[in-house]
Amino acid sequence: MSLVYDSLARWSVAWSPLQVPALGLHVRGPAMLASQKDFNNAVSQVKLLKEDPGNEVKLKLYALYKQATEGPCNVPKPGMLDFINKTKWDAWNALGSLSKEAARQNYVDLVSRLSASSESPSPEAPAADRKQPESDSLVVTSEDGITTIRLNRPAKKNALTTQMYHDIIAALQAASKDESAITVLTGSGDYYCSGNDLTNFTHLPAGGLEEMARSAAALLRDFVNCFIDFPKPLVAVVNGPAVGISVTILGLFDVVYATDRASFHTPFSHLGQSPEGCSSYTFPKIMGSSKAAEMLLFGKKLTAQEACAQGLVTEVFPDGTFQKEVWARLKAYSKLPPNAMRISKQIIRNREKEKLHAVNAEESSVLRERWQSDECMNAIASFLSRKAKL
Ligand SMILES: CCCC/C=C/CC(=O)SCCNC(=O)CCNC(=O)[C@H](O)C(C)(C)COP(=O)(O)OP(=O)(O)OC[C@H]1O[C@@H](n2cnc3c(N)ncnc32)[C@H](O)[C@@H]1OP(=O)(O)O
Repeated sequence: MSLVYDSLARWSVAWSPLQVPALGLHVRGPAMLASQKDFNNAVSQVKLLKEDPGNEVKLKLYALYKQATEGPCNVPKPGMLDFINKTKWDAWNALGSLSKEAARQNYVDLVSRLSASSESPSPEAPAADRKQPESDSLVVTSEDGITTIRLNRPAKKNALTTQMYHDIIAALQAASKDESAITVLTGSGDYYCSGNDLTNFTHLPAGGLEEMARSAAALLRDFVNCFIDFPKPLVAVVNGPAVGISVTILGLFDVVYATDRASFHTPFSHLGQSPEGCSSYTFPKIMGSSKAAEMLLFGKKLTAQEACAQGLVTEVFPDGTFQKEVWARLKAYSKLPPNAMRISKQIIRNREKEKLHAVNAEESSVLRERWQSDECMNAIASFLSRKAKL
């Protein structure tokens, strides 16, 4: 095995994806997908990375580059003993029929995440030194091998402000590098989370509605990408009702524990919006297409027991003993060997990642349009004028 890894390291210097000549590409696809210019910039940016991203990531960059420039792999498979070329071929071939546009987008996303993490000042932020969120609406703690990210806006049912999305992204990035074994997302007070703060839509920038929708879609994509890529066991401790995006991203968690007081509600049609958090892909996979449609098209609210029966929730606990039982269990799990848990998660999740990134890009692109629609504007205006509640 080490022969393959050593050879790959040398291969990446000797024949990096960057040295494959760029082909003139025809740019098409929805506005949200990366343009040829974005792709070329990302290709140049890779050369400026301060840290070696490692063989696994280099292989992924190679595969995405080939898919983006040449399309699906249709060259003959190298022989068994040609380790290096066979490994490269396998990586490219694993992308299947992913479109050139989606591969280009995934390449751009990956490079942007690599650039961001190579710029982060401290690779291992212990809990005490962790950069704290910008506002009190998010509280991040690390104890007993568990990093807990707590939504802390109980008076507003933990609705997510724009600042909170940014703070959660930063908290997940820090948690992915800290010493904890498990990361938990939970809420303060009687709600888990009432979804996107609808007043986010009232802060119109100078560019108006169009600019607001563009930047919200970019933020949504970055936010969901962090959940797709999170490398350690990620657990949702659902302490009360959950709405909107706090429900849809549950499909990206490894385990979901819920109090029997919780409910799960995705009222997208009521709001003139459409699904996000990769739920258009994960929900049908988890619960079957017709149950998913009832939730995502008709906004059917599930009880905790129903969500558990449909596979969205792992286990439901009586509210009176919820916190005690769940935390005792998580403390025991956090003592398991962390590397084994990471590697097992990788095996379970990795083959889905490219697909999830493509779904996330598409959902964000569709929502960008929805947020500018009359249906959506009217629904939000109605909530803000207190005419409508879920
Ligand atoms: C950039 C990424 C964008 C990602 C997009 C995601 C899409 C979604 O998440 S869609 C889901 C959006 N959420 C909602 O539609 C929920 C709206 N809230 C309600 O319907 C109700 O507040 C409730 C059913 C959640 C709770 O009702 P309840 O009677 O128990 O409490 P309230 O008095 O209504 O709420 C207390 C307080 O909190 C404010 N609030 C609650 N949720 C939100 C919210 N999502 N956005 C803004 N504000 C919210 C509510 O207005 C009250 O505030 P005041 O005390 O100041 O009146």
